[in-house]
Amino acid sequence: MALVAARGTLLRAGVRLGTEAAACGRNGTRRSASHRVLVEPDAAAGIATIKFKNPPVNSLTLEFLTELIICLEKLENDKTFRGVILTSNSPGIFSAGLDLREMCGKNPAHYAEYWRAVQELWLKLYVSNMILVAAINGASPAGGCLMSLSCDYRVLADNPRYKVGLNETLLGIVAPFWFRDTLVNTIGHRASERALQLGLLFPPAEALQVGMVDQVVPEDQVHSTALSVITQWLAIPDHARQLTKSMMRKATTDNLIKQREADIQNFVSFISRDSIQKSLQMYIEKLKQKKS
Ligand SMILES: CCCCCCCCC/C=C/C(=O)SCCNC(=O)CCNC(=O)[C@H](O)C(C)(C)COP(=O)(O)OP(=O)(O)OC[C@H]1O[C@@H](n2cnc3c(N)ncnc32)[C@H](O)[C@@H]1OP(=O)(O)O
Repeated sequence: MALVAARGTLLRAGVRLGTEAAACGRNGTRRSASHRVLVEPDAAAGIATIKFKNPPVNSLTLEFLTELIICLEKLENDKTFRGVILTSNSPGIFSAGLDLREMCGKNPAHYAEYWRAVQELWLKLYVSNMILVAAINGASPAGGCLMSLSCDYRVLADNPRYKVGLNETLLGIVAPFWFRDTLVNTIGHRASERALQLGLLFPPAEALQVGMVDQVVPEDQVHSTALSVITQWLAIPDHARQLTKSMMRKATTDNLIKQREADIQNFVSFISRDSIQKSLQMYIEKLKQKKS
């Protein structure tokens, strides 16, 4: 059902599914996905690397989200691949999170479609049967951080500019309960409470200390470290690891699944408020001014 909706979005966006499908093939060569998702499959190792390619900042536009969802679903259904590395094709920025323009000046139907896609990506990532490792090679605020928190392991490049965290309050918005739960499951309640209220963005050493990431390594070793982590995890029998992952995470996803429509309605009414629209516009303006 969700995949059908996602395909609908892609087709409306004029994306050719044939090209995208080829991108997720098991051929060992590098293929370019339809536009925004590059997949480098290593069928012999059973590992695929997904590279975000949605310039300038890999923000999660509806089209990018949709391509990611379809790509993950294809990999999930292709038993060749047991592990996936998520990384950015543009070192310096892993992902700027949700695309602010998708949440500004649009109509309720658009907000609802957008939020359903955000939910879908999280659900696909959080309870994936595959081993997911985030190779965080750039800044990763808010939704970008959520993607990495939804993986099984996080490796962050040691660069003080590469901050990670759920900074929603700094934008005058609120991280939804399932963002919160994902963070709590990773770093615990007290650290999450502080991080969420203050909208903290952690530089590498602090991110490691608080448990937002599992390892900090020199920038040129992020991918190789992610690969060696996946290789260790691949040594565990899949069925046992998958059932354990599901046991740890299912209650969290069930919580969203059972109130998915209400969560969409909450998002639409929250984001449509004049005060929230103003806050977001001011934030976008601030990003622009930073440049000049
Ligand atoms: C009850 C239920 C309640 C539900 C309540 C609702 C819950 C919503 C949850 C929200 C989750 C989110 O992810 S909200 C998104 C939070 N994201 C952020 O705060 C990141 C903001 N961005 C940054 O900090 C920086 O851009 C950063 C990523 C570090 C890169 O810095 P750089 O200096 O390299 O680049 P910049 O010059 O800043 O940016 C380049 C261009 O990209 C644009 N840009 C940057 N981030 C962007 C973004 N997220 N979306 C769109 N566009 C973005 C800039 O405006 C520039 O546009 P031009 O000037 O046109 O070139």
